[in-house]
Formats: sequence, structure tokens, C-alpha cells
Amino acid sequence: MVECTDLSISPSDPPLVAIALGSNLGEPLRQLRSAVQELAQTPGIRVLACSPWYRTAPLGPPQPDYWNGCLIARVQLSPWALLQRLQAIEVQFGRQRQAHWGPRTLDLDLLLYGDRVMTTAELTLPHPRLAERPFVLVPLAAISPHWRHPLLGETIQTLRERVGDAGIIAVLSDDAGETTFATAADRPLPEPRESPESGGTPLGSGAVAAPNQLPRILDLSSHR
Ligand SMILES: Nc1ncnc2c1ncn2[C@@H]1O[C@H](COP(=O)(O)OP(=O)(O)OP(=O)(O)O)[C@@H](O)[C@H]1O
Ligand SMILES: Nc1nc2c(c(=O)[nH]1)N=C(CO)CN2
Repeated sequence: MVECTDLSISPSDPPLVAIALGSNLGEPLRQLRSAVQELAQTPGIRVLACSPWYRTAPLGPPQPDYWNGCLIARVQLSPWALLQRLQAIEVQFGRQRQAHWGPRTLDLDLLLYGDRVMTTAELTLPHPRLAERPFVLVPLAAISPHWRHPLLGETIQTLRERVGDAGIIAVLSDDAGETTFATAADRPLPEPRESPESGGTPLGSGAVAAPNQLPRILDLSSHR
């Protein structure tokens, strides 16, 4: 794994963002993979890394298990424009707003937008429940362990270790098949795979690639 300790972003750089993906209705894996494609094809969004997919126990009312993952992208959209694009993709995949924390075909949350900290009626950054959720922190730590939470000052890896693996049932690497975890003790995190070219080849805006062609771990220093 390529270590990256300096995650500073100069003001002229388009910001890095982290986006969480989740689904537990319809065909979750197909929808999640298609959502990655939709994002990668959006002008102003360059997808840099995508985590494996994790089957997770539902938080909230009784409902089917979720599949969850995260991606990192560089964006040339404002936080609000990006949120709008995420919500448009959710609608495109048949998302209907029903019960609080209820089941859904696709959920796209904006977790981090560079080091922006803000609270408005439509958007809070960082995502207010980021630091509590294993189904977000486990995939995010797999691709971006060194990113520092701008409010808490701790790395994603530290936060991920603090919340543990509660509710993580299985992991599916698109190129390695599914591993089901019987007990927490059997449940090591998958080794993040270093991409062949130290951080991998970034996708151009508009490029289409299967998630398994994306680098598994992002060396942020090679994308500055
Ligand atoms: N960082 C953020 N990412 C996505 N939505 C956000 C964010 N901050 C605030 N929101 C607002 O939250 C509203 C509800 O979002 P959503 O329906 O996806 O919530 P949820 O997925 O049910 O719950 P949770 O936010 O706990 O995951 C959205 O309409 C959006 O305006
Ligand atoms: N495991 C899991 N549970 C959830 C999830 C999710 O993505 N994964 N999303 C929810 C609404 O945001 C509610 N509950």
C-alpha cells in the first residue's frame, strides 16, 4: 500500500470528495455498479477509487440487508450542485422517500467535500453520521484510510477502528468473489489492493470503467 501522509489540497485544486453508496431494494449490486458508472460519466466528476461492496445489517426499521460501498472523486462542482446530481441519480434509480432510514433502491450521501465544514438546510458537511457508521467507515477506510475528518481531526482509519465491524456481514470484491464472515473474529478487513501504477490511472471525466478497473486504494499524493 502506498502511504500518503500529506493530504493537503491547494486552493487551485478541484476538491476531493467521498461519497457513500447504499442499496437494499431491487438488484442492489447492479444498481450500485450502475450508479458508479453514472457518476463517472458526469461532467465535472472524476472517479478515482471505489471500495469493495459490503453486505451489512440494516440500521433502522426491519428491512432487507444493505449493500454498501464508498468512492472517492475529484469534482469541479459546488457542494450543492454535487448533492443535486446525487439526488437526481437516486431518483433515476427509482428512489422514493418513505420511512426514515427505510429501505431504498439507491442512497448516495456526500460524506466529505475536501475539508469543508458547513451546515445549511439542505447540506451538512462532513456528513453528520459519518463517524458513527461501520457501513460507511469500513468501505471508506479501505480506499482512503488517511483522510482526516475536518471536524474531529482524526483519520478515517482511527474512526473506523473505533466503531469496529458491527453489522458487516460479507465483502464482495468485484474481482475476488464474496467472503462471508461467520464471527467478528473471522472478519479481518480485506487488504486494500495497491493498484499497479501506484495509485492507479485516474479516470477522465466521462470515462466509463467497471468498478473493478478502479484503483482500490487512492494515493492522494499522485492526484494532486
Ligand atoms: N452530507 C449530506 N449528504 C446527503 N444528504 C444530506 C447531507 N447533508 C444533509 N443532507 C440532506 O439530508 C436529506 C435526507 O437525506 P436522505 O433521505 O438520504 O437521508 P437518509 O439516508 O434517510 O438518512 P441519513 O442521512 O441518516 O443517511 C437530503 O434531502 C439532504 O438535503
Ligand atoms: N446497513 C445499513 N443500514 C442503513 C443504511 C445503509 O446504507 N446501510 N442506510 C440507511 C438510510 O440512510 C438506514 N440504514
